[in-house]
Amino acid sequence: MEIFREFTFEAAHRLPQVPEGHKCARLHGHSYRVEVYVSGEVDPSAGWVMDFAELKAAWAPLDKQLDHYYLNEVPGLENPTSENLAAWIWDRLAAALPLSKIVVRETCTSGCIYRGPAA
Ligand SMILES: Nc1nc2c(c(=O)[nH]1)N=C([C@H](O)[C@H](O)COP(=O)(O)OP(=O)(O)OP(=O)(O)O)CN2
Ligand SMILES: [Zn+2]
Repeated sequence: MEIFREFTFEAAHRLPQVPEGHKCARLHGHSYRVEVYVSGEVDPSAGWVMDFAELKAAWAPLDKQLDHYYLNEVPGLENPTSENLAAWIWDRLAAALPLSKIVVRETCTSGCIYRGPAA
């Protein structure tokens, strides 16, 4: 079974690799929404895959690095697209959680889904 928890943070960024004149080369910000999915068997005694609180605890150090920061200055996020941010999050949570999917939403209508590095 798969469970998830949603997190939000506010951050500024610009995209340094876009073509000249692209609006996203300019400094701007987003209210990012991130969904962290984990999968596993339901423990018959507890009745859950894992406590949602474990997802919250694993996310906390990342929030400290992302919330109200200029993402381009965060090590590893020099080109802070949704795709790169999703992979950055995966890389930092994978040791602590049995991840199955990371969803990053930059706006109400745009985002990306990352299911981890190809095997
Ligand atoms: N594949 C990607 N494309 C774009 C990304 C990205 O991370 N991955 N990022 C951006 C910008 O960050 C932009 O701020 C968000 O894009 P967009 O949805 O185009 O923004 P708007 O809400 O302004 O959309 P409009 O429909 O043009 O109003 C761009 N592309
Ligand atoms: Zn943007």
